Amino acid sequence: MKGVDHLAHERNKTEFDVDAMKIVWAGSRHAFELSDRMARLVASDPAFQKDGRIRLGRKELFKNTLRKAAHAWKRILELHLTEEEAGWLRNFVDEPSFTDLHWGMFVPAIKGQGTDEQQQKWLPLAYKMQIIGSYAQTELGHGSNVQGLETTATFDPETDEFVIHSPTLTSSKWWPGGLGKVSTHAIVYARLITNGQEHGVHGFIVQLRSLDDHMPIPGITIGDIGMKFGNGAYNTMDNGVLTFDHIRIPRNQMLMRVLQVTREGKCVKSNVPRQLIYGTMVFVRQTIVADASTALARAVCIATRYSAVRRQFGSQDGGMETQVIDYKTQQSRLFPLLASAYAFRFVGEWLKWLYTDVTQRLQANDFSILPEAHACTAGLKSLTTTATADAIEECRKLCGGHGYLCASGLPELFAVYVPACTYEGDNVVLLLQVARFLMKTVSQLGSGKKPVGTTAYLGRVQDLLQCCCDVQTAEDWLKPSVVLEAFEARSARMCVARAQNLSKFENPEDGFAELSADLVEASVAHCQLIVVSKFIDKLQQDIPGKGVNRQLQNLCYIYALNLLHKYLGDFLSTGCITPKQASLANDQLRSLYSQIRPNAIALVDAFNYTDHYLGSVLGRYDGNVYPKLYEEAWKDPLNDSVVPDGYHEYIHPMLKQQLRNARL
Ligand SMILES: CCCCCCCC/C=C\CCC/C=C/C(=O)SCCNC(=O)CCNC(=O)[C@H](O)C(C)(C)COP(=O)(O)OP(=O)(O)OC[C@H]1O[C@@H](n2cnc3c(N)ncnc32)[C@H](O)[C@@H]1OP(=O)(O)O
Ligand SMILES: Cc1cc2nc3c(=O)[nH]c(=O)nc-3n(C[C@H](O)[C@H](O)[C@H](O)COP(=O)(O)OP(=O)(O)OC[C@H]3O[C@@H](n4cnc5c(N)ncnc54)[C@H](O)[C@@H]3O)c2cc1C
Repeated sequence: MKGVDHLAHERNKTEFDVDAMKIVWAGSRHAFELSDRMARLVASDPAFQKDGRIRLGRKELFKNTLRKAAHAWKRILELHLTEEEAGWLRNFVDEPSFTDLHWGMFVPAIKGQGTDEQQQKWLPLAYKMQIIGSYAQTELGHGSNVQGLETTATFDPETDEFVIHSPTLTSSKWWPGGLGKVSTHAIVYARLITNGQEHGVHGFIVQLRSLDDHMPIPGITIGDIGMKFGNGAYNTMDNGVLTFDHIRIPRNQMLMRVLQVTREGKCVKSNVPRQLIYGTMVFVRQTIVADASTALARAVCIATRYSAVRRQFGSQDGGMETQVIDYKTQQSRLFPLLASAYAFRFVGEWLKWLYTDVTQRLQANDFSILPEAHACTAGLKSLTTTATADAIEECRKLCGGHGYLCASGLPELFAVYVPACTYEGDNVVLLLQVARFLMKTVSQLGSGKKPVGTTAYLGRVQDLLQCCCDVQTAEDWLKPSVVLEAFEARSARMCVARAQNLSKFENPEDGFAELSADLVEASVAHCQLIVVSKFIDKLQQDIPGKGVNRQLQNLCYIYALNLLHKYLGDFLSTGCITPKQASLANDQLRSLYSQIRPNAIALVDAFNYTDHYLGSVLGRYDGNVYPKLYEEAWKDPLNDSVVPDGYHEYIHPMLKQQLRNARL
């Protein structure tokens, strides 16, 4: 049987309406139609082809990215695409570039932290790409510790300007994307100094390069920080280094929604909390959660299709060997990742809703849910990116040797994805923020303050500390209330135990530092609970399409029960479940794998990825893996000649030498 036939046969086994699932995955019919149209537009345009990208040298690679970004912009204008359509188009071009920072951080920073006048001045320029912006926060010496940044912005009342300066080597801006070679402007984060007094870190709009000849403004030193992990991958991005030598900017280029500096250099606080200065990070972390499901789904799509095509062992009487997807070990590694892709999709959808809600409340001067929005975006960004990076690597292993070939698409996907665990906040640093939020919530329980939102369960802490899981059969694990209670009890018990340990320290900060590894575990438990509960919420919605809800239920329980299995130590040590109940959960998990098996290919088809976007010979829609892999190998430049360059210099003399030695 040819690869082509393998997948056709697989698709015939499907027990649900794939088109309906495509809409669930996309979020709505509108989102599906729009993303589908943009994916096809990009895939059919030769200017966006990705072949051979990993073989390009840095300069060629970078220029190629500039070409694609310019072509994308041209198409956006020609076709009068909406902002939403343009975002999808850039997404399917599938190449990190300066435009990510421009649209993803520079524009949102002005929107979130700029006054109305600042928005009116700068946004039209940015929307027309008459200026290109970056987000310059991190420095050589400090990234996580934002309040430790060293760049200064000193107000000069004589000229009504700020003087932006890099006082030390470690104050050099380091990492901002798009900065190295492209951006004309940046939001630069610096310590505000007026009348000799410091007022914390704030954002400033600074022009970096001439809009005529692209040369740096005198006093600015700027360049690329060098090659990063992997071929191709994130090297399409010009992450930059930037220093200022007393650069002057007008006073009205400080983003002043949180704090205004008057003509006299007086600081006037608005009613907006200081934390709004960190608002752009909250926005981007929320988009990163949605992106995690996309990246994870790509890897899972490749590994699932290839697992159905690939056969090893089990052949009897010269018959066909077993499809590797039928091995229980393969299923127990692959299907939880498939379930995670769906889980992250739905939690990402919910987080987007939460972010929109927070934004509306902020506009109405209601800042009450900002701490929760921060904790949720930080925690879920950390949880989903860590899981996705690990999952891409697991998918590579699931594809055996061929997964290691660049033609599988997985090495590049891993290299491009893995920095998500670091950018927008190192994942451990972010979990520590969640821990602070959780410990604060627990400490306020006694005062009668009722926790709301994602921590509402902590309001039932007394019940959760005592509850006993009443699972008696494997089927009992298919009750949403049972699963939810087990996850709530585990998280509540971990939080309370950490809070009790913290209270033994005289100085809470010392305690927090000493117990930080334990605290991070409590944050993970809390974030996993959020993902499970949002998946369960999704199942309660009226989801049309034959068999769709059933598949989603199976995926939801796979996600939850696999976590229960993986973190069994937590569940057992906190007494949430018994070893017998854990064993029943495992029995149920195996049964769920069998139920998902015939639908696996259709569940990844529902992601609706084009072959162009997947960029993988192993993950091709038609399953025609071997002939294409063979074809691909011959495209390698090493195969341009039969006898390699270097033969005459290095191989031939060696062989001759051996011959001479042999004769002696
Ligand atoms: C349309 C297209 C879309 C495309 C989207 C593309 C996206 C692009 C994707 C990828 C490109 C990669 C680009 C990468 C960019 C970057 O990496 S930018 C740099 C990001 N840097 C960080 O994330 C730094 C991490 N550090 C921090 O966030 C903070 O410094 C800190 C760790 C939170 C510590 O802050 P601080 O020193 O102030 O410490 P605390 O005392 O702990 O906090 C004080 C109080 O503030 C609250 N807080 C902290 N952060 C926030 C926040 N973000 N929002 C709201 N509130 C916050 C904290 O809870 C404390 O509150 P409390 O006093 O009540 O306890
Ligand atoms: C590809 C990429 C793109 C980026 N793009 C941008 C950009 O566009 N703009 C921008 O401004 N920045 C950007 N960054 C920088 C990024 O935001 C920072 O690297 C990130 O916030 C982590 O900070 P750091 O490098 O200072 O790590 P560090 O804080 O130095 O982390 C090093 C180690 O120390 C640990 N650690 C640090 N603090 C603590 C603590 N309090 N408790 C326990 N452990 C701790 C961390 O967990 C980590 O293991 C980018 C980075 C990358 C990799």
